[in-house]
Amino acid sequence: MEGEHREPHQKLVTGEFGYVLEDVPHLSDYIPDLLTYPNPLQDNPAYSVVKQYFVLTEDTVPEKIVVNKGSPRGRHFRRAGARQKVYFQSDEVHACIVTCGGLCPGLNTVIREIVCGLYNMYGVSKVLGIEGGYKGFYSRNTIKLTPKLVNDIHKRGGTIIGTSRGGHDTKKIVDSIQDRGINQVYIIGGDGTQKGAAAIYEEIRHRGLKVVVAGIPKTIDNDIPVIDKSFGFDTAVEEAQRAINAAHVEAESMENGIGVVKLMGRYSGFIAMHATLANRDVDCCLIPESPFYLGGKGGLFEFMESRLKENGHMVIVIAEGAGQELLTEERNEKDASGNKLLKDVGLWISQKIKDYFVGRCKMIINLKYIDPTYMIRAVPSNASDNVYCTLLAQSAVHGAMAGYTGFTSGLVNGRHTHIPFYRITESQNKVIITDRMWARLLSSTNQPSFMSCVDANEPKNGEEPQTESSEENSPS
Ligand SMILES: Nc1ncnc2c1ncn2[C@@H]1O[C@H](COP(=O)(O)OP(=O)(O)OP(=O)(O)O)[C@@H](O)[C@H]1O
Ligand SMILES: O=P(O)(O)OC[C@H]1O[C@](O)(CO)[C@@H](O)[C@@H]1O
Ligand SMILES: [Mg+2]
Repeated sequence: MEGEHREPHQKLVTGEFGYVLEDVPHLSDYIPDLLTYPNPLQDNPAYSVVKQYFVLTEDTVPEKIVVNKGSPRGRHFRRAGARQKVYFQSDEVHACIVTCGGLCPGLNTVIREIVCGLYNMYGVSKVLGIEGGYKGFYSRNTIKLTPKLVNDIHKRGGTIIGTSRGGHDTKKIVDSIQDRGINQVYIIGGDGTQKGAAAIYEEIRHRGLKVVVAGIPKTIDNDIPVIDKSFGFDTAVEEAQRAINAAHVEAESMENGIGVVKLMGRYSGFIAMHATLANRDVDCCLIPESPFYLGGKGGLFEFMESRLKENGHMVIVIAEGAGQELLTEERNEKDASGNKLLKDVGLWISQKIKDYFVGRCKMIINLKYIDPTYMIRAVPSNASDNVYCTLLAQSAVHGAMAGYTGFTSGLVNGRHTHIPFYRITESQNKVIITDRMWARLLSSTNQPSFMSCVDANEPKNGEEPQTESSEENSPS
């Protein structure tokens, strides 16, 4: 990742009773005397009949909606939506779209709806697809995107313009944007991508260019903070049901059948948690946020023994990032973006279960391990994700046409908003294991919470816990 580091430009507006607006930048913040134009939507027969179609400039959305009598009004984000005035004429716009990071259901829908939104709502006819992620700006071709070309792409998984990890070079990317005469950049991707988008925005601002940078958050892991949930997440949870159901069918058909399903979730176990809660055939769900141990009192094996005795079969769902600290095998490799490559916890836990029950307890077990991770990621988005993607894309287009820049479009408390990049990139959304949702999961599976003090002394391979406790090392 090349390029000079720049501090983000923060725009905080305060009001009465503790009101704070975390505003997003606008082209007029650094380019004086920009011309404005009436929004072409006011003559669009579909929209002109809506009583109050345009969003008021003052409209904002609270970050927290559960308040009590004495609460201050708190943080707010700018409401997304079409504005009365726009900062681009239709024939002046030259937009581009890039997708970066891993795949996620709905990428094609977002691409489709940016293209169709620009063409059909704003009369724009120059939209380029940058091939193969960030590095495509300076090393690959572009594709001219038209409503005809993107017409049915939402029915397909993946991204028609390709994606990649690594290769972010801020200066080269902005040079390419400048050379091509691009003035609206739509960037779809996860936390890494949004950090890259923030760097591109800062460089564009530094050069004083009339170019907006709009992000659309993408993460199948649902690990982006602030927003209600990420697109594709519902689809992933739904698709995971097929794997869990298969694991359950296999498990209940055999003597001491055990189905193990690995789902995605590097640092956040949302897919595993929601897929488990939705399914109800899962006996144990293991996620990165909740450390677990195998042997000893309160451990996984003890629980498995009792479940097998009770039901004759069981299903375990494990998120890919769970229990990484227990695996002895060293893997210090990183992907092209610098993300740590994880060890295969699904294979590891399957082997440990076999070693314990067959090797040590001399029990007959029938374990089936299912790894549907990439199958879940590669499917097209479901109906509700398609609608969500459409609104996210349209919000980004309205924001860009209105001259806002350096923002990510996101759903906050059910309302579409523009969020400054730094809020999206400064932290990660994680399952809070002391929160109600995880409690609901624990009560639905009746699995151990693994909060006992024994786990504090768990040795690396997780099998032979010591008896004395040590609060200092407690993982909880
Ligand atoms: N700190 C950063 N600054 C600039 N660019 C970055 C930064 N981190 C990542 N990138 C770039 O963003 C792109 C995507 O990053 P990454 O592979 O981490 O995926 P992601 O957007 O986080 O999505 P996923 O949820 O799939 O991990 C890559 O091209 C990478 O080079
Ligand atoms: O193998 P890849 O494509 O690098 O992606 C794997 C990672 O991407 C994610 O799906 C996030 O996009 C993680 O859940 C997973 O660890
Ligand atoms: Mg990431």
